[in-house]
Amino acid sequence: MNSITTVPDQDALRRIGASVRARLEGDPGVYKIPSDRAEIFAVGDFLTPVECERFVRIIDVVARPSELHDTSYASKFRTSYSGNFDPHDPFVKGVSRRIDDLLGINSICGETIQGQRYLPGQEFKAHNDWFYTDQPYWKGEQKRGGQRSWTAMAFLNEVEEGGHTFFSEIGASIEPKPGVLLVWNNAKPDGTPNLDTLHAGTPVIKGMKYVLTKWYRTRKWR
Ligand SMILES: O=C(O)CCC(=O)C(=O)O
Ligand SMILES: [Fe+2]
Repeated sequence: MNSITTVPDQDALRRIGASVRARLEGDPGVYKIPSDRAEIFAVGDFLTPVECERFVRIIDVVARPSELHDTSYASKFRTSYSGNFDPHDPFVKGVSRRIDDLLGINSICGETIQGQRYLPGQEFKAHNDWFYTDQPYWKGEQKRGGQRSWTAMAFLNEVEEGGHTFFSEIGASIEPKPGVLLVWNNAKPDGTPNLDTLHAGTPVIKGMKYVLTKWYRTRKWR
């Protein structure tokens, strides 16, 4: 007898992967990080210095100790402070739409943008952004838009030391540069989860680090 393994949302992930890839590869302002194991792209000056500063101020207002699905702040896995931006704020809305437009993903699939602040010693340990579909939380996430396809993350300030975004399987350690937007496909071209997108926010050694993150789902996020 054949055993059939099904990967949730695989067809949608394959389709979104292909359309976003084509769009980014055709955009002269987008740089592809050399790797044949993951699709990671960078855009310099995606945000202006004034926009970065404005987001930093918003983060200082909304940031609370970061929680993850199955791990509390006290577990020390994600020790940054984070918070959601107001999706109705015209400034937030404008930048959010620019990210949607860069990727060519329908804005209904985008989660609310989240801001994050790391103080010295704070970090986000190695993780993947997709949902583990064998975990109890998946049932809920499946109804809230399904699997995560692409991640967009912008650096908002200069960090004196540390605080890189480190893709350990690719061997890429990306130094925070204000205004730079990183985007990556959490799936492989065939729509299965890409384990090689494992990444960490390495501990900040000196200074502070501010970022914003927008995750996209395969369907309408709610
Ligand atoms: O802060 C970083 O460099 C990584 C953040 C991250 O991985 C995330 O927000 O999913
Ligand atoms: Fe992440």
